[in-house]
Amino acid sequence: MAWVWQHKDWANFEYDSSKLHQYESDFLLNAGRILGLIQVVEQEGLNTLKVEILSQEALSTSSIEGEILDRDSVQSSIKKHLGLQTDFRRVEPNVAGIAEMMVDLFQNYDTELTHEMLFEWHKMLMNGRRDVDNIGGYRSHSEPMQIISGNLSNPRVFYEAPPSHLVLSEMDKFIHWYKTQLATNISTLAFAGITHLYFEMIHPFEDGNGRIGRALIEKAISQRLKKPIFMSMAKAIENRKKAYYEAIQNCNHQLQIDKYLAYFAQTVLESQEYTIQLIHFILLKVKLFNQFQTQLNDRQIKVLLRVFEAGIEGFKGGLSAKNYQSISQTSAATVTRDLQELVNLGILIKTGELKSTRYWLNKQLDI
Ligand SMILES: Nc1ncnc2c1ncn2[C@@H]1O[C@H](COP(=O)(O)OP(=O)(O)OP(=O)(O)O)[C@@H](O)[C@H]1O
Repeated sequence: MAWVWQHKDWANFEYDSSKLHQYESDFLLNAGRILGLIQVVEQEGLNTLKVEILSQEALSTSSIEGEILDRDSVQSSIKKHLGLQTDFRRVEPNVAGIAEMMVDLFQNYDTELTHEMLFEWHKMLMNGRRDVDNIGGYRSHSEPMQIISGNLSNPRVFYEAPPSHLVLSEMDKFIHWYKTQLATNISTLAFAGITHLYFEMIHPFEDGNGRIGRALIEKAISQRLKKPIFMSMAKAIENRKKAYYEAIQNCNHQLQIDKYLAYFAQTVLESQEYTIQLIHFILLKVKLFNQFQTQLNDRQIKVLLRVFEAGIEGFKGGLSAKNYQSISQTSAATVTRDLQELVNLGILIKTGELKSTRYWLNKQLDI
């Protein structure tokens, strides 16, 4: 069966725009909610939000293909590129690269899409890589560019992208399509969704196509809304990875993409939900310290800051008395008293008993 790029109507993707109407209005509503929430976050909270979202995106977009990065190093590198105070730790080249790309995506979202811009991202992403021939350029190898299943004993070719000698002309057409569509009234979800799919179908680089293609989703949405968006698309994709691969795979041979766009729209909405939760989480931190600062001792403040640092999902398995003791370096009796006070104030919620007792941040705290 022919690949989609061999189709005579390539790359006129077909879809029923009426199926996107409801998604599009929910999307715009959420985008408005997010902007509204951001207005009430003070400068420090806004910096925290940027660091959180961009770090999470760097971690998730890398982990989608199994590259697990160290969260603290990613955060430190993101802070450095945002010009914020850092702990000056040394970070691995791949971490520095993805952090630089995420910050560039966010800060320079409105830069025109060009080959050179994509090459710059590729250079950032491939920072320190010795196994890639063409860094900062499209692939030129003569072997076919294939997406193969991870099963080494029984490999299966899911997709074969256009041969390398066609990549430049395909990318010319892709960039032209992007610029033309940006100026039309195509729905934002269709525009961003097709941008990602179209790019993945060309697969122009030797490596990094997934990560650059996901960054393009956020660029497309930001350019369309004329604002850098706070969203966690890679995080949402990572949560349902199988659905992501299936949705793309469904388009390997055909130009009809209704199914893919429905998947894409749902995932954008999920990513917005996550962003809204994250903003509430950051607002909770600011309000909690404003309200309780004078009632908390230094140990409690230290532990709570550590809990907030662990992010919205918190400590894996909840905070234990042992965690509290190792962070605050105090006696067991003091730990018990401190924790009980935090529960009494409504800041922490206690679950379990004896050795399985755990403490969780009360996200519903009414302040
Ligand atoms: N069947 C498919 N056809 C076309 N593209 C696909 C298909 N399945 C997955 N993809 C895309 O290809 C990406 C992998 O390509 P590549 O390995 O070049 O990118 P990467 O950025 O190095 O990987 P990554 O997502 O591997 O970190 C996936 O993340 C996904 O976006």
